[in-house]
Amino acid sequence: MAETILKATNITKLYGKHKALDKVSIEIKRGMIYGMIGENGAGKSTFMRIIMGLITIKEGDMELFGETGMKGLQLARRKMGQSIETPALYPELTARDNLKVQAANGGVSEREVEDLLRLMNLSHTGKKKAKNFSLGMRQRLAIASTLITNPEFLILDEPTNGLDPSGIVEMREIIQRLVTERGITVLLSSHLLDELSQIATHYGILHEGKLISEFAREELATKTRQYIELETTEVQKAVVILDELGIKDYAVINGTEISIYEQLEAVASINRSLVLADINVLRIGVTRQKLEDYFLQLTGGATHA
Ligand SMILES: Nc1ncnc2c1ncn2[C@@H]1O[C@H](COP(=O)(O)OP(=O)(O)OP(=O)(O)O)[C@@H](O)[C@H]1O
Repeated sequence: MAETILKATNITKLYGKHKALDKVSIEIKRGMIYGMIGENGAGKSTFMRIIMGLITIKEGDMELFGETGMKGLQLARRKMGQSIETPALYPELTARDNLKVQAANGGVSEREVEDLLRLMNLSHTGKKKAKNFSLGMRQRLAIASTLITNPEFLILDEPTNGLDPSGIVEMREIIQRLVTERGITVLLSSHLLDELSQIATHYGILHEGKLISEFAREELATKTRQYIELETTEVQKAVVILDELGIKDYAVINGTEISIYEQLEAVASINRSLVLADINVLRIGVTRQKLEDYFLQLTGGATHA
Protein backbone atom coordinates (compact mmCIF):
# COMPACT_ATOMS: atom_id res chain seq x y z
CA MET A 1 0.00 0.00 0.00
CA ALA A 2 1.46 3.35 -1.04
CA GLU A 3 2.25 5.89 1.65
CA THR A 4 -0.38 8.56 2.30
CA ILE A 5 1.05 11.96 1.42
CA LEU A 6 -2.01 14.09 2.17
CA LYS A 7 -5.02 13.26 4.23
CA ALA A 8 -7.46 16.14 4.42
CA THR A 9 -10.61 15.53 6.45
CA ASN A 10 -13.71 17.73 6.47
CA ILE A 11 -11.84 20.86 5.47
CA THR A 12 -14.21 23.81 5.77
CA LYS A 13 -13.43 27.44 5.03
CA LEU A 14 -15.73 30.37 5.58
CA TYR A 15 -15.25 33.84 4.16
CA GLY A 16 -17.73 35.76 6.24
CA LYS A 17 -20.94 33.83 5.64
CA HIS A 18 -19.74 32.37 2.35
CA LYS A 19 -18.62 28.72 2.54
CA ALA A 20 -15.69 28.53 0.12
CA LEU A 21 -15.09 24.90 1.20
CA ASP A 22 -17.63 22.62 2.81
CA LYS A 23 -16.32 19.45 4.52
CA VAL A 24 -13.86 18.48 1.79
CA SER A 25 -12.05 15.19 2.44
CA ILE A 26 -9.30 14.01 0.11
CA GLU A 27 -6.56 11.41 0.41
CA ILE A 28 -3.53 11.47 -1.86
CA LYS A 29 -1.06 8.59 -1.93
CA ARG A 30 2.52 8.59 -3.18
CA GLY A 31 2.75 8.43 -6.97
CA MET A 32 -0.71 9.82 -7.64
CA ILE A 33 -1.47 12.70 -9.95
CA TYR A 34 -4.62 14.06 -8.37
CA GLY A 35 -6.64 16.36 -10.63
CA MET A 36 -8.96 18.75 -8.84
CA ILE A 37 -11.59 19.93 -11.29
CA GLY A 38 -13.97 22.80 -10.68
CA GLU A 39 -15.36 25.96 -12.23
CA ASN A 40 -14.00 29.36 -11.29
CA GLY A 41 -14.83 29.99 -7.66
CA ALA A 42 -15.38 26.29 -6.83
CA GLY A 43 -12.74 26.50 -4.12
CA LYS A 44 -9.69 24.88 -5.75
CA SER A 45 -7.18 27.61 -4.91
CA THR A 46 -8.57 27.93 -1.40
CA PHE A 47 -8.04 24.19 -0.81
CA MET A 48 -4.48 24.34 -2.15
CA ARG A 49 -3.66 27.40 -0.04
CA ILE A 50 -4.92 25.63 3.06
CA ILE A 51 -2.70 22.63 2.37
CA MET A 52 0.29 24.91 1.97
CA GLY A 53 -0.56 26.76 5.16
CA LEU A 54 -1.09 30.04 3.30
CA ILE A 55 -4.53 30.41 4.86
CA THR A 56 -5.81 28.99 8.10
CA ILE A 57 -8.92 26.98 8.89
CA LYS A 58 -11.01 26.54 11.98
CA GLU A 59 -12.74 23.34 10.88
CA GLY A 60 -11.18 20.18 9.50
CA ASP A 61 -8.05 18.07 9.98
CA MET A 62 -4.97 17.70 7.91
CA GLU A 63 -2.11 15.23 7.79
CA LEU A 64 0.93 15.69 5.54
CA PHE A 65 3.56 12.94 5.26
CA GLY A 66 2.05 11.46 8.41
CA GLU A 67 2.58 14.72 10.33
CA THR A 68 -0.12 16.70 12.09
CA GLY A 69 -0.21 19.79 14.28
CA MET A 70 1.29 23.15 13.42
CA LYS A 71 4.92 22.12 13.89
CA GLY A 72 4.52 18.76 12.17
CA LEU A 73 2.80 20.33 9.18
CA GLN A 74 5.48 23.01 8.91
CA LEU A 75 8.11 20.30 8.80
CA ALA A 76 6.18 18.32 6.18
CA ARG A 77 5.75 21.39 3.99
CA ARG A 78 9.52 21.53 3.52
CA LYS A 79 9.08 18.47 1.31
CA MET A 80 6.55 20.30 -0.84
CA GLY A 81 6.58 22.74 -3.73
CA GLN A 82 3.79 24.91 -5.09
CA SER A 83 2.89 27.23 -7.93
CA ILE A 84 -0.04 28.92 -6.20
CA GLU A 85 1.80 32.10 -5.41
CA THR A 86 3.48 33.67 -8.43
CA PRO A 87 7.16 33.06 -7.74
CA ALA A 88 9.58 35.93 -7.88
CA LEU A 89 11.19 35.56 -11.29
CA TYR A 90 13.82 38.03 -12.38
CA PRO A 91 12.50 39.53 -15.64
CA GLU A 92 15.94 40.71 -16.80
CA LEU A 93 17.56 37.29 -16.37
CA THR A 94 17.52 34.21 -18.61
CA ALA A 95 15.86 30.97 -17.49
CA ARG A 96 19.27 29.53 -16.62
CA ASP A 97 20.33 32.57 -14.59
CA ASN A 98 16.97 32.73 -12.82
CA LEU A 99 17.46 29.17 -11.68
CA LYS A 100 21.12 29.74 -10.81
CA VAL A 101 20.18 32.57 -8.44
CA GLN A 102 17.63 30.36 -6.74
CA ALA A 103 20.02 27.41 -6.74
CA ALA A 104 22.67 29.50 -4.98
CA ASN A 105 20.13 30.37 -2.29
CA GLY A 106 18.98 26.79 -1.97
CA GLY A 107 22.41 25.20 -2.10
CA VAL A 108 21.72 23.31 -5.33
CA SER A 109 24.46 22.44 -7.83
CA GLU A 110 24.69 23.91 -11.34
CA ARG A 111 24.32 20.44 -12.79
CA GLU A 112 20.93 20.24 -11.16
CA VAL A 113 20.02 23.55 -12.84
CA GLU A 114 20.86 22.06 -16.24
CA ASP A 115 18.76 19.03 -15.45
CA LEU A 116 15.83 21.19 -14.42
CA LEU A 117 16.09 23.21 -17.65
CA ARG A 118 15.98 19.97 -19.62
CA LEU A 119 13.13 18.57 -17.56
CA MET A 120 11.03 21.69 -18.16
CA ASN A 121 11.89 22.03 -21.89
CA LEU A 122 13.75 25.28 -21.24
CA SER A 123 17.29 24.30 -22.32
CA HIS A 124 16.84 25.95 -25.70
CA THR A 125 15.82 29.39 -24.36
CA GLY A 126 19.46 30.56 -24.37
CA LYS A 127 19.88 34.31 -23.95
CA LYS A 128 16.19 35.15 -23.97
CA LYS A 129 15.21 37.13 -20.89
CA ALA A 130 12.32 35.95 -18.73
CA LYS A 131 10.38 39.16 -19.47
CA ASN A 132 10.20 38.12 -23.14
CA PHE A 133 9.00 34.57 -22.42
CA SER A 134 5.68 33.22 -23.65
CA LEU A 135 3.11 32.33 -20.99
CA GLY A 136 3.98 28.63 -21.36
CA MET A 137 7.69 29.31 -20.87
CA ARG A 138 6.98 31.49 -17.83
CA GLN A 139 4.81 28.77 -16.33
CA ARG A 140 7.48 26.15 -16.95
CA LEU A 141 10.15 28.37 -15.40
CA ALA A 142 7.92 28.94 -12.38
CA ILE A 143 7.56 25.19 -11.90
CA ALA A 144 11.32 24.71 -12.43
CA SER A 145 12.00 27.18 -9.64
CA THR A 146 9.75 25.31 -7.23
CA LEU A 147 11.70 22.14 -8.07
CA ILE A 148 14.96 23.66 -6.83
CA THR A 149 14.26 22.39 -3.34
CA ASN A 150 13.60 18.87 -4.65
CA PRO A 151 10.01 18.51 -3.43
CA GLU A 152 8.33 15.12 -3.08
CA PHE A 153 4.84 16.59 -3.38
CA LEU A 154 4.02 19.34 -5.83
CA ILE A 155 0.90 21.50 -5.93
CA LEU A 156 0.14 23.15 -9.25
CA ASP A 157 -2.74 25.61 -9.50
CA GLU A 158 -4.19 25.57 -13.04
CA PRO A 159 -0.87 24.78 -14.79
CA THR A 160 -2.56 24.58 -18.21
CA ASN A 161 -4.64 27.74 -17.82
CA GLY A 162 -4.28 30.16 -20.73
CA LEU A 163 -1.99 27.87 -22.75
CA ASP A 164 -2.64 27.08 -26.40
CA PRO A 165 -3.30 23.43 -27.36
CA SER A 166 0.37 22.65 -28.03
CA GLY A 167 1.33 24.34 -24.76
CA ILE A 168 -1.21 22.18 -22.94
CA VAL A 169 0.23 19.00 -24.47
CA GLU A 170 3.75 20.11 -23.53
CA MET A 171 2.72 20.88 -19.95
CA ARG A 172 1.03 17.48 -19.67
CA GLU A 173 4.19 15.73 -20.86
CA ILE A 174 6.30 17.66 -18.38
CA ILE A 175 4.03 16.85 -15.46
CA GLN A 176 4.14 13.20 -16.47
CA ARG A 177 7.93 13.42 -16.50
CA LEU A 178 7.98 14.82 -12.96
CA VAL A 179 6.28 11.65 -11.85
CA THR A 180 8.21 9.12 -13.90
CA GLU A 181 11.68 10.69 -13.63
CA ARG A 182 11.51 12.16 -10.14
CA GLY A 183 8.79 10.20 -8.42
CA ILE A 184 6.97 13.40 -7.44
CA THR A 185 3.37 13.15 -6.25
CA VAL A 186 1.21 15.88 -7.80
CA LEU A 187 -1.99 17.70 -6.92
CA LEU A 188 -3.12 19.98 -9.72
CA SER A 189 -6.25 21.88 -10.65
CA SER A 190 -8.14 22.85 -13.76
CA HIS A 191 -11.56 24.13 -14.68
CA LEU A 192 -11.57 21.72 -17.64
CA LEU A 193 -11.83 17.98 -17.11
CA ASP A 194 -10.57 17.29 -20.64
CA GLU A 195 -7.28 19.07 -20.00
CA LEU A 196 -6.33 16.67 -17.25
CA SER A 197 -7.95 13.59 -18.74
CA GLN A 198 -4.71 12.19 -20.03
CA ILE A 199 -2.49 12.75 -17.04
CA ALA A 200 -4.35 12.57 -13.76
CA THR A 201 -4.56 9.17 -12.10
CA HIS A 202 -7.37 10.36 -9.83
CA TYR A 203 -10.01 13.06 -10.03
CA GLY A 204 -12.01 15.08 -7.58
CA ILE A 205 -14.84 17.29 -8.78
CA LEU A 206 -15.26 20.37 -6.64
CA HIS A 207 -18.49 22.33 -7.00
CA GLU A 208 -19.49 25.30 -4.88
CA GLY A 209 -17.04 24.24 -2.17
CA LYS A 210 -18.18 20.60 -2.06
CA LEU A 211 -16.37 17.52 -3.35
CA ILE A 212 -19.24 16.06 -5.37
CA SER A 213 -17.47 13.19 -7.10
CA GLU A 214 -14.18 11.32 -6.91
CA PHE A 215 -12.96 8.61 -9.26
CA ALA A 216 -9.84 6.95 -10.68
CA ARG A 217 -8.64 7.28 -14.28
CA GLU A 218 -9.84 3.76 -15.10
CA GLU A 219 -13.40 4.78 -14.21
CA LEU A 220 -13.40 7.74 -16.53
CA ALA A 221 -14.54 5.81 -19.61
CA THR A 222 -17.46 4.30 -17.74
CA LYS A 223 -18.52 7.75 -16.52
CA THR A 224 -19.05 8.97 -20.03
CA ARG A 225 -22.04 7.46 -21.71
CA GLN A 226 -22.13 6.13 -25.24
CA TYR A 227 -25.02 7.14 -27.47
CA ILE A 228 -26.20 7.25 -31.07
CA GLU A 229 -25.79 10.63 -32.67
CA LEU A 230 -28.34 11.24 -35.41
CA GLU A 231 -28.31 14.20 -37.72
CA THR A 232 -31.30 14.74 -39.96
CA THR A 233 -33.14 17.61 -41.61
CA GLU A 234 -36.45 16.02 -40.48
CA VAL A 235 -36.30 15.77 -36.71
CA GLN A 236 -40.07 15.64 -36.22
CA LYS A 237 -40.53 12.74 -38.64
CA ALA A 238 -37.52 10.91 -37.17
CA VAL A 239 -39.00 11.15 -33.67
CA VAL A 240 -42.18 9.41 -34.90
CA ILE A 241 -40.08 6.52 -36.25
CA LEU A 242 -38.06 6.25 -33.03
CA ASP A 243 -41.33 6.02 -31.10
CA GLU A 244 -42.53 3.30 -33.46
CA LEU A 245 -39.30 1.38 -32.85
CA GLY A 246 -40.03 1.49 -29.12
CA ILE A 247 -37.08 3.81 -28.39
CA LYS A 248 -37.87 5.95 -25.37
CA ASP A 249 -34.52 7.22 -24.10
CA TYR A 250 -33.57 9.90 -26.59
CA ALA A 251 -33.23 13.68 -26.63
CA VAL A 252 -33.81 16.20 -29.37
CA ILE A 253 -30.71 18.36 -29.10
CA ASN A 254 -31.60 20.99 -31.70
CA GLY A 255 -33.35 21.40 -35.08
CA THR A 256 -31.15 18.78 -36.74
CA GLU A 257 -29.73 16.54 -34.01
CA ILE A 258 -31.10 13.73 -31.87
CA SER A 259 -29.13 11.75 -29.28
CA ILE A 260 -30.34 8.19 -28.70
CA TYR A 261 -29.25 6.56 -25.45
CA GLU A 262 -30.51 2.99 -25.95
CA GLN A 263 -30.32 0.18 -28.53
CA LEU A 264 -26.79 1.21 -29.48
CA GLU A 265 -26.23 -2.17 -31.11
CA ALA A 266 -29.19 -1.50 -33.43
CA VAL A 267 -27.73 1.58 -35.09
CA ALA A 268 -27.79 -0.02 -38.57
CA SER A 269 -31.41 -1.11 -38.33
CA ILE A 270 -32.47 2.27 -36.90
CA ASN A 271 -30.80 3.87 -39.90
CA ARG A 272 -32.63 1.47 -42.23
CA SER A 273 -36.00 2.24 -40.66
CA LEU A 274 -35.41 5.98 -41.01
CA VAL A 275 -34.34 5.71 -44.63
CA LEU A 276 -37.28 3.41 -45.47
CA ALA A 277 -39.57 6.08 -44.01
CA ASP A 278 -38.03 8.51 -46.49
CA ILE A 279 -36.18 10.46 -43.83
CA ASN A 280 -33.11 12.33 -44.91
CA VAL A 281 -30.33 10.97 -42.63
CA LEU A 282 -27.25 13.20 -42.84
CA ARG A 283 -25.24 11.27 -40.24
CA ILE A 284 -25.78 8.44 -37.77
CA GLY A 285 -23.29 6.65 -35.55
CA VAL A 286 -22.34 5.62 -32.04
CA THR A 287 -20.26 8.15 -30.16
CA ARG A 288 -19.11 8.73 -26.59
CA GLN A 289 -20.28 11.61 -24.45
CA LYS A 290 -17.56 14.22 -24.04
CA LEU A 291 -15.85 14.53 -20.68
CA GLU A 292 -16.87 18.16 -20.45
CA ASP A 293 -20.51 17.15 -20.87
CA TYR A 294 -20.11 14.70 -18.01
CA PHE A 295 -18.60 17.46 -15.92
CA LEU A 296 -21.47 19.83 -16.78
CA GLN A 297 -23.93 17.08 -15.94
CA LEU A 298 -22.34 16.73 -12.48
CA THR A 299 -22.22 20.44 -11.82
CA GLY A 300 -25.73 21.11 -13.05
CA GLY A 301 -24.89 22.57 -16.45
CA ALA A 302 -27.26 22.20 -19.41
CA THR A 303 -26.94 18.75 -20.94
CA HIS A 304 -28.94 15.58 -21.29
CA ALA A 305 -28.09 12.96 -18.67
N1 LIG B 1 -9.81 36.22 0.48
C1 LIG B 1 -11.07 35.98 0.17
N2 LIG B 1 -12.09 36.67 0.75
C2 LIG B 1 -13.36 36.42 0.45
N3 LIG B 1 -13.78 35.47 -0.41
C3 LIG B 1 -12.83 34.75 -1.03
C4 LIG B 1 -11.43 34.97 -0.78
N4 LIG B 1 -10.74 34.08 -1.53
C5 LIG B 1 -11.64 33.35 -2.23
N5 LIG B 1 -12.89 33.76 -1.94
C6 LIG B 1 -14.14 33.16 -2.47
O1 LIG B 1 -14.13 31.78 -2.20
C7 LIG B 1 -14.64 31.03 -3.30
C8 LIG B 1 -13.61 30.03 -3.79
O2 LIG B 1 -12.53 30.71 -4.39
P1 LIG B 1 -11.26 29.99 -5.02
O3 LIG B 1 -10.31 31.03 -5.49
O4 LIG B 1 -10.75 28.98 -4.07
O5 LIG B 1 -11.90 29.25 -6.25
P2 LIG B 1 -11.20 28.51 -7.45
O6 LIG B 1 -11.92 27.25 -7.66
O7 LIG B 1 -9.74 28.43 -7.22
O8 LIG B 1 -11.51 29.45 -8.64
P3 LIG B 1 -10.51 30.27 -9.57
O9 LIG B 1 -10.11 29.32 -10.62
O10 LIG B 1 -11.37 31.40 -10.07
O11 LIG B 1 -9.39 30.75 -8.68
C9 LIG B 1 -15.05 32.06 -4.35
O12 LIG B 1 -16.42 32.31 -4.21
C10 LIG B 1 -14.23 33.28 -3.96
O13 LIG B 1 -14.90 34.46 -4.37
